[in-house]
Amino acid sequence: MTERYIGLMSGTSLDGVDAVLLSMDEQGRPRVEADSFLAFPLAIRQQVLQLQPTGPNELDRAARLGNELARLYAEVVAQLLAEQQLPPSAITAIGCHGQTIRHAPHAGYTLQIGNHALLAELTGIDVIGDFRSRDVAAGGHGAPLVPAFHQHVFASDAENRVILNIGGISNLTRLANGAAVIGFDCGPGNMLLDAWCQRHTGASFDANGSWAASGRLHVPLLQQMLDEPFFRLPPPKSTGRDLFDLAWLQAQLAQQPDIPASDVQQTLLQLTAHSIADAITRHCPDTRSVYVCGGGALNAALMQALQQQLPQQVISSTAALGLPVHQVEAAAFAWLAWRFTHRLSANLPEVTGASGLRVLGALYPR
Ligand SMILES: Nc1ncnc2c1ncn2[C@@H]1O[C@H](COP(=O)(O)OP(=O)(O)OP(=O)(O)O)[C@@H](O)[C@H]1O
Ligand SMILES: CC(=O)N[C@H]1[C@@H]2OC[C@@H](O2)[C@@H](O)[C@@H]1O[C@H](C)C(=O)O
Repeated sequence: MTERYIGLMSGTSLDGVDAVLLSMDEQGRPRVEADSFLAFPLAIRQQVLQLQPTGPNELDRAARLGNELARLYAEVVAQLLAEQQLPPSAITAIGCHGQTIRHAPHAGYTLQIGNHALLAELTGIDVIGDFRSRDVAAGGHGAPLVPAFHQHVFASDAENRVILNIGGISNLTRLANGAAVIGFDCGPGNMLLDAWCQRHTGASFDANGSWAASGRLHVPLLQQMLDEPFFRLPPPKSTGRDLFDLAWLQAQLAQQPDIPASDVQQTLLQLTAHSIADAITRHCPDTRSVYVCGGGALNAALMQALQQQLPQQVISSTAALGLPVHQVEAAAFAWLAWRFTHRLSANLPEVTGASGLRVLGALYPR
């Protein structure tokens, strides 16, 4: 019997929550039926950012914010169901990523907040969340998790592929015939670009990279930023706001003379492009086809910079493979919910570094 799942992804960009309605047939073939999006109110974005560093009363703030997030998640689910004229009973389960506020696999934890019990209460649908903790408990990074989904939907006998997600953080998956999947976080995607743009223009992101395009590359700053040790670490590796935040950028800028704000933006754009290109050149040198997803795929200047750094590669988007760029991660969490429901493992130990295959997630029954 075909089952329907809803995937909810609110990622490191803090732009909002993406939702996808995914059907899974008996052969385990996924099909996206619809998607929806709800932007985060500014207050929510600020509260998430304020929880990133340790601070007073953080347990209370995190719990209250978890409730607010659950209400937003319930709203986008209601929106999606109304658009599709489906009752909650048509959905087997929601796969909810939650909002990452800490990612510390080396300390043995990663924390995604969002009150799943409240989400089950508000929607009347089974909720599966906390997908990362079990992989971390098994010695893995708990991230990235989407490479397993990428393998399921994008692997091809005809060509080797890199699937590149450019969200707040960028991460890649290499799918090659007869070889183990490679997957890891490359570094900052849109995160620093968004933060700098917000600070200097008030806009939450630099549409099409046009502000960056008005600036000039500052080579010493770029070289200094590329010296960040994370870029040289071998996989498995993952990162987040815990490392690449505004404080990191300010520490970098403090070592340079005053640089015009638009030049910094251009240099940050080049940092994203160079760090991704380095990762592909180093770890996937023979893979020519690169398919991009995530919001960064919509940044024309960034895509141009990436192509310049990767002249041998053919860069297109996952839309060419049937999944529009904004659907991929939310679809992955719907798929993860399907894996959990059927008690199928969902991590790739070769990617996360876990000691073995694990069923990922925790269930909050409706
Ligand atoms: N037209 C555009 N021009 C430039 N950037 C864009 C455009 N549209 C979206 N973006 C960027 O994409 C971001 C959202 O991307 P996405 O939804 O993939 O992030 P996410 O899901 O939060 O990330 P992650 O993969 O880290 O979990 C925005 O914050 C913005 O930086
Ligand atoms: C800890 C965490 O939330 N990591 C996210 C983040 O956003 C992109 C990148 O960093 C990736 O590692 C991961 O998300 C995707 C969905 C993943 O697990 O594959």
